[in-house]
Amino acid sequence: MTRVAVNGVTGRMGGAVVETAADRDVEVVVGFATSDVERAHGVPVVHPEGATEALREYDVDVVVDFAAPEGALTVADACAETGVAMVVGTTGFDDDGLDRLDAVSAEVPLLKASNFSQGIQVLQRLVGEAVRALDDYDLELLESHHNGKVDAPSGTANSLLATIQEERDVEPVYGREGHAPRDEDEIGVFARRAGDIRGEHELVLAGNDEVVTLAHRAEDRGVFAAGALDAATWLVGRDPGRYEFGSVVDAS
Ligand SMILES: NC(=O)C1=CN([C@@H]2O[C@H](COP(=O)(O)OP(=O)(O)OC[C@H]3O[C@@H](n4cnc5c(N)ncnc54)[C@H](OP(=O)(O)O)[C@@H]3O)[C@@H](O)[C@H]2O)C=CC1
Ligand SMILES: O=C(O)C1=N[C@H](C(=O)O)C[C@H](O)C1
Repeated sequence: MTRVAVNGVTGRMGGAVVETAADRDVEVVVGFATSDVERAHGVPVVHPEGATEALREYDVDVVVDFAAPEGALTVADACAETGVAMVVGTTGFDDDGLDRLDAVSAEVPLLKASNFSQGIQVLQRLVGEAVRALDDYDLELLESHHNGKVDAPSGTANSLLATIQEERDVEPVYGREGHAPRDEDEIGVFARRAGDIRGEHELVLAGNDEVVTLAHRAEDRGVFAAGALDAATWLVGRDPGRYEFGSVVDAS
């Protein structure tokens, strides 16, 4: 049975991972969070500063991380020190943070994805294809999330934007305002935050008197938790390096 530690165990996704793990051949043996609580969802909670000792003490195979960038990096360093694999779901890293994750992946297997749903993997491919085929259509990217989300645009929107920019040289305009027509080489990027929306992403392609929309809506956090746990069991035992969630989906 794969022994998992959950970083961010007291959070929305932490709870979803523990719940989803209960139906699988994995055991969540410890969790990390900065809150001063002994247990969350029945799992013992350790402060991230104590992660190195805890990974050894609980004989952890893999960390599943849905926390905040600073906490993810602290635990990533602990993984590098102890040789434990890491699945990173946290979004909102700056360039320094991404470099630090790269350094960790020289020591242990590390798989980072901004979205662990299978549908988003397909959407990424469809977006690339549509932007390639409709190469002069206006592009607008929209995402909606719950009111507790702290990073904007979402990690997924940034990944979709990167896919689009591989096909076309578009300049993002975030939350457009003012008095000027759009430029043909810009892409509007919009983030909405309301209620408990689990995660919605949409690309609009408009031109030639027609509109194409490519959209995905997550309906339950269990979708992300399941994908991350799939990634975790897939990752254990692999060589150090960076891995992609697409490989996990392709293998299933
Ligand atoms: N890749 C994907 O598929 C998905 C990614 N996400 C991402 O996962 C992350 C978490 O989302 P969500 O669960 O909604 O957020 P929450 O705010 O609900 O939870 C965040 C968790 O991280 C903990 N945390 C905060 N700071 C630290 C720290 N320094 N060290 C360790 N833990 C810390 C918090 O606990 P405490 O305050 O007690 O420390 C809490 O348990 C976000 O970056 C989000 O974008 C979300 C869904 C899917
Ligand atoms: O914070 C969330 O909830 C989500 N975050 C991820 C992101 O930033 O893309 C993935 C998903 O959309 C939910």
